[in-house]
Amino acid sequence: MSAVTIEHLSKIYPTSNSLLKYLLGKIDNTGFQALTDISFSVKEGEFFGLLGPNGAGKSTLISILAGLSRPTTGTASILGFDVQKDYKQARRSLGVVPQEIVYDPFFTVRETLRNQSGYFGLRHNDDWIDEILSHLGLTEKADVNMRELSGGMKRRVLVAQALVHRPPVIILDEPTAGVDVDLRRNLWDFISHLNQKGHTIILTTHYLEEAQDLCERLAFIKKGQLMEIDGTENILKKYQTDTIEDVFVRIMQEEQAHEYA
Ligand SMILES: Nc1ncnc2c1ncn2[C@@H]1O[C@H](COP(=O)(O)OP(=O)(O)OP(=O)(O)O)[C@@H](O)[C@H]1O
Repeated sequence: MSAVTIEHLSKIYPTSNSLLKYLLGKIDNTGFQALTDISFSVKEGEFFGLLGPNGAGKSTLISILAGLSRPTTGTASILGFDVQKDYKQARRSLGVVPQEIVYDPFFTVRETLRNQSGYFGLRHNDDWIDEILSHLGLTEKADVNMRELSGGMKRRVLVAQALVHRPPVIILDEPTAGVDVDLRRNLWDFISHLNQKGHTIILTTHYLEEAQDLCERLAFIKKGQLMEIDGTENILKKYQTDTIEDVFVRIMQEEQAHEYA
């Protein structure tokens, strides 16, 4: 079974019409097309990279997978669970590390992780919480209030939060943005360890070297369209280069999507 299946997914964000436009009868119904007919799947146990420039549609795709945004057309499923019809099972199968740092300033790190466990109906989860804290270098911060943490530390907590319910599929949306070298290493060691234990990892990052080193397969998205998808080694061969950065630059200059099917 595939870890993630995406079929003919499109997303059009409705244009926000001002009251003035409404009163003048000039309502814009066209909307903004953020994703266009995207189809691909990610195998169980894969380390998969989703690459694209700012505004390409990566976070939109992730928010659809997390059930936070509705696709305009098409379907998506996590381990066979439709992200809308089987929302609960799909969400339980998925851990998402969001790009934006959102947190509740009234809780400590441990309380934040306990709350997140409760959200999934898990109690007595402290052994696993301690293990995650240790892997992410957060043990000493366990009883510190969230608002007292640095930006990089808060990001570590976001990663921990995504893992509390031991999800088989983990999506990381730019987890290393603004994070020091130490944590980057820590984080990749931990994520690679989870991948070796069978977790499926989907990663978006603007650090293309990291994507090249870590991901077995890569998808490139540009302006909401899937431009290329293949094994990292195959892509390097196809483009006759040894860096994914080079491939990225060339794909982003292309007008048309490749025949990847
Ligand atoms: N809620 C929204 N309403 C309208 N347009 C949106 C909304 N969210 C995103 N967009 C637009 O959809 C497009 C895709 O955005 P998205 O955040 O998915 O890109 P991204 O690939 O994740 O970019 P980045 O690398 O900067 O995070 C952008 O043009 C963005 O402005």
